[in-house]
Amino acid sequence: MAVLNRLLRARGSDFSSIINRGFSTSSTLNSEINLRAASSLSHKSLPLGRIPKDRNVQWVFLGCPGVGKGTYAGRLSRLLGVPHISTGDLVREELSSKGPLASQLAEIVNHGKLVSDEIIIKLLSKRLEAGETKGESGFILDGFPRTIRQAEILEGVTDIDLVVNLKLREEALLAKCLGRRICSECGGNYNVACIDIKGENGSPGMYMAPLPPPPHCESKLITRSDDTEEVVKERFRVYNEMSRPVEEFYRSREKLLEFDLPGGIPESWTKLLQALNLYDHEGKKSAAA
Ligand SMILES: Nc1ncnc2c1ncn2[C@@H]1O[C@H](COP(=O)(O)OP(=O)(O)O)[C@@H](O)[C@H]1O
Repeated sequence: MAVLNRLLRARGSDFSSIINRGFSTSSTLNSEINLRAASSLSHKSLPLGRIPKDRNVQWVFLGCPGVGKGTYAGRLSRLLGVPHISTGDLVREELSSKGPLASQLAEIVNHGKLVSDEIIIKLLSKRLEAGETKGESGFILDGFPRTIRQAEILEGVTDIDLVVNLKLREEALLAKCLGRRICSECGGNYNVACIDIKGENGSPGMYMAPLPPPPHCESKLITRSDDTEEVVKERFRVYNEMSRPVEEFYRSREKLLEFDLPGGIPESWTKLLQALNLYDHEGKKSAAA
């Protein structure tokens, strides 16, 4: 209770305004406490791309469906030793658990819509709390925040050092979503699409090789139920409407690193490490990828 009161005082009017916009008091408070517990308290933000010396990174990955947030956030989390927390994965875990939220979530996700801020924050808080008991610190968030309200809540409870905005041409995005395959046993992500866009009228071409599964996953591949053409197009529309403004939210706070993926994983990973000033870091920990 003492923590709760301190938090209320610290958050002042900003906190009240979130509640006034319709959040249930108790769930917002729980979320705030859990998010704050999972981060180091009141650190100053760092210049873009700088790794903090005294704590683990607190980064966010933004980008359209299929851009590769999970792939690159996952690689960076192994490299930097921080948890990769994907709200999409949390939603899918909840769906497969067949818990009380499952049928409500299936209806939303399979139509390409966003889950309510309140449910997402509840799932995220639960995940952060579990991580905290295991001694986790720092994070790379993937798929959160996806609305301005989520970004405001996150900003109210902790400092985000850096927001990486991954970008890829829409024709490649659609092909990547439709080609995505997941191993139903180990959860590994693969892609059967071979993207070969020819350069035209001065715009460069792009080649992305398929990412085949290892032989032991081949017979267990499944397709996400929301990776059909109709649903993917709806997810793009929802991204543009609800999540594009989150890019501006962080741009105006000078936290946004725009990153245009130049091609497939080998090329893009190297360039991303360079953009993040992590190229040398990876040399020392090449096992991470
Ligand atoms: N932060 C969030 N807010 C609301 N809904 C979310 C959020 N994160 C994930 N979801 C739900 O989970 C689905 C899958 O998310 P994700 O795996 O991140 O997919 P995508 O490939 O569209 O980026 C989304 O379409 C949405 O329904």
